[in-house]
Amino acid sequence: MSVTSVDPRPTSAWLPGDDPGDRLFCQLGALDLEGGDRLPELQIAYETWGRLAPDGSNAVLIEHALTGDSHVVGEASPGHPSAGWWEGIVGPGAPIDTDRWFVVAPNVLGGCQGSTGPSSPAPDGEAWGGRFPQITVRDQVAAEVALADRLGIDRWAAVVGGSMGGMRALEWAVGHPERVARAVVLASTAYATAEQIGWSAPALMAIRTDGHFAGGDYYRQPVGPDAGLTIARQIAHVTYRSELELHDRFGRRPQSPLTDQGDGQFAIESYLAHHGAKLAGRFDANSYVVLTEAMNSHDIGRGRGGLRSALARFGGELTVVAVDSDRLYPPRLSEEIQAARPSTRLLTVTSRCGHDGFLTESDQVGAILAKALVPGAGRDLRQGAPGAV
Ligand SMILES: CC(=O)SCCNC(=O)CCNC(=O)[C@H](O)C(C)(C)COP(=O)(O)OP(=O)(O)OC[C@H]1O[C@@H](n2cnc3c(N)ncnc32)[C@H](O)[C@@H]1OP(=O)(O)O
Ligand SMILES: N[C@@H](CCO)C(=O)O
Repeated sequence: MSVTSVDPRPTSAWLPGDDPGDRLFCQLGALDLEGGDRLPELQIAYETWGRLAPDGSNAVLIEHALTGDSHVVGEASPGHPSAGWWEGIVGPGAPIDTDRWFVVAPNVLGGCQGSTGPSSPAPDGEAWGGRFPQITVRDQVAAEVALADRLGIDRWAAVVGGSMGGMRALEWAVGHPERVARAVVLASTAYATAEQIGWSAPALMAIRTDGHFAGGDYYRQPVGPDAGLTIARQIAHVTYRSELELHDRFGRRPQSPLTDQGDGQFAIESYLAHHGAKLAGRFDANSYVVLTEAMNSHDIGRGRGGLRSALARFGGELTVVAVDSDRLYPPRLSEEIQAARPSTRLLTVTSRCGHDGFLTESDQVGAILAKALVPGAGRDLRQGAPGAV
């Protein structure tokens, strides 16, 4: 897929809450990166819902996962080929009630849905492509700090995110504790594990060895590394679901009858082919690489004296939410955060869907978020406590 960068609206056109539910673009100047490089011009795309209170006290930041975007909820449209990825979670009367909260959802730095990433123009006017610098989760949060500054939001009432979004939510809490009242981290981790990095290795290899990858400089070619991205997504998608779910749903069932030539396809193969092709049709392979490597860089304890000391920097309310069947970000990683910071609330979502449970179990997730956003509601949120979710 060739990805074209969207022309920003005039920066004078944006105002917090001015265009609810529609994508806005903010030019934020240069960004110095953790690795020593500099992005000369940072653009962040974002959407908002609700109204910012005059004292700025009701702002909630929602952080999307690897292939998500700013479109948390809402219809599909030319700017958003898919409906929102967290339908039912944000809106008037919804768990994150926009009659009360002002919600901001940026597209992550390095992404391909409006924020600066490899498909954006470099200073020479050509897409960054393979020249795009390596970025970290801390860089992604630094970009969002610049956005918050521009929006006039000194402190988030809550920062909420799942998976890669949970990494950013935790990084916000630890890296900018004075600017976060509470954080909700779903299906995530304080650091990328060996297995997470391990699963990403063949996925990245599949993209980089695709003959159309061209070192990342494929935007002028008629065909990009779609095959590599398709394989990468297929590998990843298995890790996003549980072994039992895949067994129950697909078992050994053929998608189509086997012929004498034995060229039939298992249903699970067809399912993965579908998800792989669908991602290749909507996502940029370079962004997939850059974001995966950013996730691999994630370690909130790096340079901060380790996990316990990093978490001690955050004085706000921290809720971590594990999905019981998540094999990619298993519950032990949420438990580790809670053990290192005992005032952390640890909750569990029950799902057969594995890691994707933070997306599919919207009733449970919504109930958790509705309560987690109430100031001081922590006591009621303890697992098993009266009124707990
Ligand atoms: C914050 C973020 O993470 S944003 C990104 C989230 N969105 C995505 O990741 C998009 C990709 N989609 C997904 O990962 C998942 O669909 C989720 C998590 C969004 C939802 O999960 P579920 O509702 O359980 O969907 P499921 O995994 O069953 O997939 C359904 C799709 O598989 C297709 N499918 C199911 N069985 C088969 C099969 N045997 N052969 C081919 N296709 C199949 C369905 O037709 C359906 O297609 P569609 O999505 O194009 O309509
Ligand atoms: N389905 C999620 C999985 C990663 O959390 C995504 O594509 O972003």
